[in-house]
Amino acid sequence: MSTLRFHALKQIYNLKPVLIEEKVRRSEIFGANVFKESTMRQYLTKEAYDSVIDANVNGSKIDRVVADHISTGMKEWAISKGATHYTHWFQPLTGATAEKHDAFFETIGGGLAIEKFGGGQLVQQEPDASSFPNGGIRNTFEARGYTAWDPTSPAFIVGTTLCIPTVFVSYTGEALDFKTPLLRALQAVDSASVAVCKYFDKNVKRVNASLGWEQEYFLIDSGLAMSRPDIVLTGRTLLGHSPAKGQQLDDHYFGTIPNRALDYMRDLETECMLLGIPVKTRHNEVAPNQFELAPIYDEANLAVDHNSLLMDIMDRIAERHKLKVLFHEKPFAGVNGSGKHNNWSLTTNTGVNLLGPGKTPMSNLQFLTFFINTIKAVHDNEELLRAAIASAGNDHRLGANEAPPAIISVFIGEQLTKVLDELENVTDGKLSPEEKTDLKLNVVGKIPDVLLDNTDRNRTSPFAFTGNKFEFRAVGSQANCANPMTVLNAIVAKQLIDFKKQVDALIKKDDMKKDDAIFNVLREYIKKSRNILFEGNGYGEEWEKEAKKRGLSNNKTTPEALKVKKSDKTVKLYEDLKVMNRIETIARYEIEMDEYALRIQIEGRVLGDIARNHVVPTAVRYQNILIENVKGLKDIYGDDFKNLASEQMNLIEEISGHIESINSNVTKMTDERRTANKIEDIEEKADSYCHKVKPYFEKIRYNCDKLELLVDDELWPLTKYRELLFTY
Ligand SMILES: NC(=O)CC[C@H](N)C(=O)O
Repeated sequence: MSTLRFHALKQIYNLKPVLIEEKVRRSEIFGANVFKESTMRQYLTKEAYDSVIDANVNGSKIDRVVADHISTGMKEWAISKGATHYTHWFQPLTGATAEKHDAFFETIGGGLAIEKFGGGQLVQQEPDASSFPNGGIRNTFEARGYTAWDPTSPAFIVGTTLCIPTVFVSYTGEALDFKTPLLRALQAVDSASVAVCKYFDKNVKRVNASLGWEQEYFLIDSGLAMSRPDIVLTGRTLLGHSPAKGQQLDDHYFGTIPNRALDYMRDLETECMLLGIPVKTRHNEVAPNQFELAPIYDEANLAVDHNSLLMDIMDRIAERHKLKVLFHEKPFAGVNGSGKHNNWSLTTNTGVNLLGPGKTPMSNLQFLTFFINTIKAVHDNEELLRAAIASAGNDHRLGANEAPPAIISVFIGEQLTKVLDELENVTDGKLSPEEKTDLKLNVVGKIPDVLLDNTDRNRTSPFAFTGNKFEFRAVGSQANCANPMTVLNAIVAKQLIDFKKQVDALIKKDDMKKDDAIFNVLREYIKKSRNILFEGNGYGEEWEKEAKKRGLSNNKTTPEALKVKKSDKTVKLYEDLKVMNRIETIARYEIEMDEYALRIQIEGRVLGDIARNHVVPTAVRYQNILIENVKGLKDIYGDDFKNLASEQMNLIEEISGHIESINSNVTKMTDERRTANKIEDIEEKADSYCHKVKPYFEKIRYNCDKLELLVDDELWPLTKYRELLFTY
């Protein structure tokens, strides 16, 4: 009998639920472990407090002496909450968060010790973080990289460690993390948006990008997960026959949350509350054992930090419940994968959502300005946006099961399409007073009503307008949101800068009124961006053909999709906006290509191992049982055995056929892997892994899955889909 699988299954029956008691209201504990404004007031001098707030709001620098005061206050607060250590908390390009703890404890001679945390330690650190991906920016012999405090994201305590959100940069100043380019892109979209807002409201001083992510995930019993080497090492199942029942009945979606999952969620949400992550919704997703959680949206940098922190916390809390969280975009073939839809908008310091229609024609024109500029930005940069969501995992998800395809398009719904149709027909040049009145009353003025009725949804759309924000649905569940958010905010920033220039030129040169100029530029944008608008079924072959005609990219694999990241256009975009210099841009491209090759390499190795060392020996064992049976029948029945043993003999042959296919395909895959490993050029290597190695995965899987159906269940070593997906 296959011990690990059955042992794991048996353990589940003996599980005791983890008791979750929520004694106080969530609003009371919200942010209790965060060095938030009210806490700062308590622990900081007025000067120190003002300085953090000013850094937060206006991006001003914090004086070194003031930093000393801040660190002292922060330390006192942290120690009062039981903290013994502090760490700079950052997001290197591995995709995971990084931390290196230091004790507050310090000796001062004479056998004495104190707790110490100086301003220097708060502001900057030099961790020996030489092993993180850097795309050749740093050589290990001069491995110095440093972390620098990001005062726009508050410090927090996890367990007994004070965590200080930081950026991670090389000694020469190049970004080595996700946060640095994000902060720069947010800065770019802020100043570009403020400049455009001035057409409508002179009081706007700041525009924040906001982000509300929706985290999908699978929750699997940890014993069962551990019994599968593929889940342990790659985060997904590389083989496994589909169960008789999957998601056909749609009975999991929005169903009653299973008790064990609910206990986990409540435990997790409590921790989120303490950490100031404003989680709000939870539900069963479409696939069995698939769930989703989403917070109230927040300023984008903070929301990105919260998501990274959440993923870490989710893993930790899951251990307590003997569960394993699968963040992979497609952990199970044949059922829905997981996304992390990024809901994005822009909000002014005066409290106006720039992607929400307003109450007056003028505020609606402002809405349309940002709405159409965003569409134009996506149109001009669709390939880069596709690259922003590219990963080995997401390749499996895109194009099916309510995930968008690899072709980027924008969905705006029927009503707004009509509005754009009307705007496309405005007069070229100055508008007559009648036309303007008509536009204001009947087109721009009608928008709020239009949107109230706009309940359209399109689950196959990668980038959909949903009433007061855009939902970037293509983002994968494992992704760090900083990547797509950097791209989106950067391209919109660039677009708004161009828009401002064009409008100003019309006002100046053609002596147009401001709103005439805006209408004129928007009209041209609508004409130019038509190709990106798509309302239909994103899965159909027709759309692929149509998209090709429209000149839209359809980069189905990660290596194809990533190539645009090193194009001159991308390099220039980032350089112009000061989001990344050429070195940083190219380094990232190489890191992602390399990561892709490594992930496929690992999957290939694991699959080869499972197929040869788990599946084939089990099949042989079962075949031997059959052979014994046939021999026995022959002993008893003599020549008549053939009739009685015909099924067994067929099975024996069938098993041999599958074993033969598996062995020959594993051998071929291993040879291709060896060839790929010798390739120096990272682009060629990734291509080789994608087109030469990966195609064997399906072939090997096919025969293994067939064997799963033939071999005695008692012998099968790998926990089956029905057990992984339906056991709680
Ligand atoms: N109901 C949904 O929105 C499903 C989304 C889907 N799981 C995805 O991959 O994006």
